[in-house]
Amino acid sequence: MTQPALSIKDLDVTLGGLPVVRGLDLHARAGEFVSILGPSGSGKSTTFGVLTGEVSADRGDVRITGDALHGGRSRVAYMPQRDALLPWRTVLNNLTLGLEVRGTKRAAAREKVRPLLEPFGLEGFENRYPAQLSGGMRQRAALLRTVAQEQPLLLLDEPFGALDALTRSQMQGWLENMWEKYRWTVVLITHDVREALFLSDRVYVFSPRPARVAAEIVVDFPRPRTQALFADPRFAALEAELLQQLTRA
Ligand SMILES: Nc1ncnc2c1ncn2[C@@H]1O[C@H](COP(=O)(O)OP(=O)(O)OP(=O)(O)O)[C@@H](O)[C@H]1O
Repeated sequence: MTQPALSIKDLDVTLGGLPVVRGLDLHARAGEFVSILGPSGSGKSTTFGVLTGEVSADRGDVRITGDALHGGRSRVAYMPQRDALLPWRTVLNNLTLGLEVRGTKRAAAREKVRPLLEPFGLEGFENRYPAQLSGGMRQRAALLRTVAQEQPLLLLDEPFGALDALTRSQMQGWLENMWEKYRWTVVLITHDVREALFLSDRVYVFSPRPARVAAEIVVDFPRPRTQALFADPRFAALEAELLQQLTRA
């Protein structure tokens, strides 16, 4: 049987004496799009911190494609909530950064990211600086840098949280298309119930701190998904159910 891309079992994390995660179990299968919804401060980013190695767990079994997380090179590619691009580096030099940090020479890293410029809508913008890009383009650049690392697991922490409503909705449609094309294994943190339902195969609802899974919802709308899905009564029903789970949590 194939190993899940991510498996977390019975995870506990304490920060500054505060129980932040308790008995958390979750998984993502290879090629699956999974979202985490939860109240603010519930421990979502802390859970990502364990996966990136920034946060130490008290206990728990965490595996990426079957291998325990310990030391060595990280096997997750992480897109943080904010400040993802370095303002003093050109777009191209930002895009190669993730690979460079992992030890790839800049020239080789450039060869890796170039084919992604067109699908990510960044062709012709390589020599600009982040401040010269629109908000949506900056987020696409941050995502390109993340996926270019070709790791078995992509962690996206509220990638569209700071965007205006129209750009956000365009980016959700674009990401759905890109996921269809590349089938990355994604775990997405979001506060947006509709975003989670539109993009995901499954949604986990976290309890308030300390985080554990309060509900798990399978989202089996056919793909490709378009904005028309928002008008589907089954979408509205699932949205209502998720909101109820969140309120109950
Ligand atoms: N280093 C720390 N020491 C003590 N407490 C911390 C530390 N880091 C985070 N916390 C607390 O842990 C809790 C969980 O934080 P976390 O950032 O994981 O929540 P979150 O669910 O990602 O929140 P948000 O949705 O607002 O981003 C918060 O209450 C936070 O104050």
